[in-house]
Amino acid sequence: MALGFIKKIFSFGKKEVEEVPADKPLAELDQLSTPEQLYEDTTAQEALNVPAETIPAEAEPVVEEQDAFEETAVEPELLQDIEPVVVEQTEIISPPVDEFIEATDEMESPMGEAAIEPVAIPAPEAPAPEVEEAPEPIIAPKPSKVTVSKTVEEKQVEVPIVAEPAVRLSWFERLRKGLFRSSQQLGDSIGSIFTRRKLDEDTLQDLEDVLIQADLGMETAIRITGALSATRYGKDISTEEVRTIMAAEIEKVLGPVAKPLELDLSHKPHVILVVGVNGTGKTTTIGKLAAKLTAGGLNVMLAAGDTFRAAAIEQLHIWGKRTGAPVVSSKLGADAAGLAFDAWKQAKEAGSDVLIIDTAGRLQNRAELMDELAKIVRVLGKNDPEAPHTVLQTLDATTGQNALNQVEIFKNIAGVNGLVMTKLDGTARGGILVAISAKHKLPVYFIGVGEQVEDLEPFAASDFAKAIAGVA
Ligand SMILES: Nc1nc2c(ncn2[C@@H]2O[C@H](COP(=O)(O)OP(=O)(O)OP(=O)(O)O)[C@@H](O)[C@H]2O)c(=O)[nH]1
Repeated sequence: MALGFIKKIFSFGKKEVEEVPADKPLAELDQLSTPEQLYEDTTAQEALNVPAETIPAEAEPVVEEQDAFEETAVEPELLQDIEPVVVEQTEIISPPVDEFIEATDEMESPMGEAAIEPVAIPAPEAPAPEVEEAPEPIIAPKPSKVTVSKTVEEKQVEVPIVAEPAVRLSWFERLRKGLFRSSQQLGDSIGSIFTRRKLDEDTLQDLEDVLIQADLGMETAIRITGALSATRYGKDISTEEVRTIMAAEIEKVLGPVAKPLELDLSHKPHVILVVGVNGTGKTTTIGKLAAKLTAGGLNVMLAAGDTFRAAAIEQLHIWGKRTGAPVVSSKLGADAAGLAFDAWKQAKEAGSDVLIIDTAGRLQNRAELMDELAKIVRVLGKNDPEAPHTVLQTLDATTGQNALNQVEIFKNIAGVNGLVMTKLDGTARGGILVAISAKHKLPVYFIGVGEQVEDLEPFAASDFAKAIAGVA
């Protein structure tokens, strides 16, 4: 209902956007999205067990003026001093993407890879970040709150977003397809337990083990075996019956966290800070989300707060062009908190409804990087005491159990108040979302089941529970 509401309210508030040839940005994005190219520097993810001390301390990009953003020191005069130097859009985009990737690969990153000084892109002297395309302010009256749940394919989009596949699957079909490996593995294991066996202590114990191995978590495993035991103990039971009860119990766990993202537009801009470990899908999710919001008629501004990687800045610019959202960015290595502060001012001046801020990926066990994230949150609060209003954490479903710990730490440091689980397509570990929901009880706003713009959907507990349990 809220989707239609957005559509109605904002259908006449759309801004004109520069037409972007569909093939070029897509080709560029595809290049950027190739893991071997783009995420070489983020393979540090796999090094979750690598002690921080093995990573050279000098790998940190140094911004001399950083201290100006400490808790009590953010005064307007000081901020003038630390405003990040602008990199014009053309200077970021004009070199071929390959060069960016090369530069990024060679550049010393906060994760400790081999490094060069971040001088590949010259910094012009302009004093403040600039917005590529200032949006026309929306003149229509707006509600103070909107609920974001519109699917991209439901509305008219003026900017070509993706080439339409030959056959369009429904959302549920895509979800089922995405979770096929998770549900198949679970189904096979359940099938092997319940072939010609009554429900007894042994089968219950075997089932509990299978559910835990499927990353569903101890709490949910006990819940499912308890429900089965309560009604079917000592009786023959089919795999289908087990799956049905499992789906029902999983839905009970997921129901309370499956909430739509609500934007409080009495804050202008409503600030969404996107955080998470490297490569979990922050930038991609921002692009997908921006597409939904702009399609709903909201004025969205993006901020390239991942100031460590040229490719990340470039990737956000491409999403900005595809979605018609202006992008605020600065030079490589600039202070991310300063960039966030300036982006808020730009969004305020432009009358943006929503400001979505990208951040550099960081491992949750890198204390100094987590401190930097806390600083971004603090600095945003200088502009608007309630900002950031939404702190979204992206979680990579393929990570498995480590995601539980990631949420714990990001929640404590950055005040995460909503989750997006990405890469549920093709993983056998989709069950982790159930364990996270049971433990952290944070709203899960969206799930990602692919790299395309339409592959982000509001999280629906029933659909997810059925898909993972393999129930039709
Ligand atoms: N299969 C699949 N791939 C995804 C999904 N979401 C993101 N990706 C891919 O995951 C990779 C990393 O995505 P990014 O959005 O760049 O991740 P990030 O968190 O911004 O990365 P860093 O800036 O390095 O921290 C890209 O290749 C994306 O296309 C998803 O839901 N499914």
